[in-house]
Amino acid sequence: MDSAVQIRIHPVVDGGIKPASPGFSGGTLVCECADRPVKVKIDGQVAHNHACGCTKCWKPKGADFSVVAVAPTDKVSVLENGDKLAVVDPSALIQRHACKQCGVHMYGPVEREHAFQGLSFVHPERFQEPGWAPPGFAAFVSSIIESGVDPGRMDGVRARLKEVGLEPYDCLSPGLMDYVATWVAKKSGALPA
Ligand SMILES: N[C@@H](CCC(=O)N[C@@H](CSCO)C(=O)NCC(=O)O)C(=O)O
Ligand SMILES: [Zn+2]
Ligand SMILES: [Zn+2]
Repeated sequence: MDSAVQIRIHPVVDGGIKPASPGFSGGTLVCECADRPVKVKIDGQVAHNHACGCTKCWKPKGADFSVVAVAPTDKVSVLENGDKLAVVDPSALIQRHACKQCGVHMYGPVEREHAFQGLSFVHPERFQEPGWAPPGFAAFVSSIIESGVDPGRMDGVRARLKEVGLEPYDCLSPGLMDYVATWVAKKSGALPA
């Protein structure tokens, strides 16, 4: 491969990761529709933003990864055209509400009992306002193969992720995986509540 041809991750990564603005206090997510776009308000900064290689998260055209973060569900409110939203997979942990017209996932609350209950997954690139927290790691990197990426490209993808400062994991980050495991252990009694 021509060394000048960069491996594409996601537009907000490939174009250079912009730092968060200290004063960012939230904003409005907008779908891709020109007519009656869905608008969702997020109060406050997003957390745990990451590139996700899983097959479930929404990716912009041509991207092998999504960029997805969380916000408390009580800080999420649908402002306009919520009638265009439908849950992609009602059986999934993340109840991804997507626009039926353009397909953009606007918010995905975790409602059932789980370490992430009360959080909603959102795609910050859809904010109309700059300043949201950039991705800090790459999750489910091996899962891009499930979407059809040639396994032979994986060394290059992981090298590119490290090059842009996104440590590649094949699940969530160690901190988040420990958080989930701690929640499970406390629920099972393996750890004191
Ligand atoms: N290999 C599978 C992995 C899917 C998966 O487990 N995705 C994670 C991360 S999504 C945001 O980081 C997850 O939490 N899934 C729960 C859900 O999607 O409801 C695949 O690629 O499909
Ligand atoms: Zn739309
Ligand atoms: Zn995902």
